[in-house]
Amino acid sequence: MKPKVYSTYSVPEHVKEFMATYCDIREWQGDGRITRDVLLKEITDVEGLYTAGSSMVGVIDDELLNHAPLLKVISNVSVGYNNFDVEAMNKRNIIGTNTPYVLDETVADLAFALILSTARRITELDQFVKEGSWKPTTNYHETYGLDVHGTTLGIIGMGRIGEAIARRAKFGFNMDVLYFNRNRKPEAEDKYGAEYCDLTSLLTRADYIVLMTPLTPETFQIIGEEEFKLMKKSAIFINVSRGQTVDEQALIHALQNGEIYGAGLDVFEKEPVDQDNPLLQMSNVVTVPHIGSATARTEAAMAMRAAENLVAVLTGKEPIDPVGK
Ligand SMILES: O=CC(=O)O
Repeated sequence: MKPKVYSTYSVPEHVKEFMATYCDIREWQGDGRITRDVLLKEITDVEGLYTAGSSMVGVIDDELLNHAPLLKVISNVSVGYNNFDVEAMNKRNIIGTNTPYVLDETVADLAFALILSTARRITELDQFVKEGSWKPTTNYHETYGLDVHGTTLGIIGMGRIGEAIARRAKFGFNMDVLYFNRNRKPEAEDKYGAEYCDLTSLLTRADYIVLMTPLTPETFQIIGEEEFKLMKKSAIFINVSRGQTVDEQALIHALQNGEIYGAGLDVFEKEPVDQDNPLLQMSNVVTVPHIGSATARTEAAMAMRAAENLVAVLTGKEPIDPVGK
């Protein structure tokens, strides 16, 4: 009998075909996202869980794992794995996996899309044109934005995605690159002329600040009131990591008080973001719905990589991307 696997979302056909050779897969097929209650019932007989960070399910913790006595592997279709309670998984010898590498360039593209659209006010001015506000009498000063080329970029979290952003900055936009990271990356310094500095120095010197660090207890709200105060009034803040790496109230306050110029946000404290969140009322804030890796090609590659990780464990092999041990 093949091992049973549950997927918290609908698996692309080509991936399902591959998985079906090795396991019996059931998928969440309801409307919207699966809830925790449903997942608690669905995982009682499975050896594999195929999932991605989901605010409706919350963290995969002791309570969930107590309902899944046969579970051997949890394969995340994402690079972030802050939805894993690693201790609870390790206690039970459950292997966790993620999908690094295949999404690096796509996420770096989005970081740059947010930099450019915030600096040049693309979404605001798109609206301006479409609503018919562009008139022969339009004063062009009203449409001015900020230059990106030749400025200074500060990257907080110089992992592979951080490096892909640095490459774009250095070679595409002739920017100076500063970075703050747990450890120094001499090869990034050589390749992109990136300068390692402490957080205070990065925040005071950078024109663009990109937060790209994974969410961990150490990076929870790494950017808050004090940090926004250190930034230039002309600084643009970009978050493509996780909403909880920023104190969102402090971000709102900084924007409302002109402490920074604007923000480009892929992630929020609560997702989907509440419609009455003040960030959604600000014309100098560009928002997208957590789409860092969301291109058809990259999502397909991530889905397959996650399936390979899952099947590896279920067939007694080492997964390509184990995390959290
Ligand atoms: O947010 C997306 C990911 O972690 O892959």
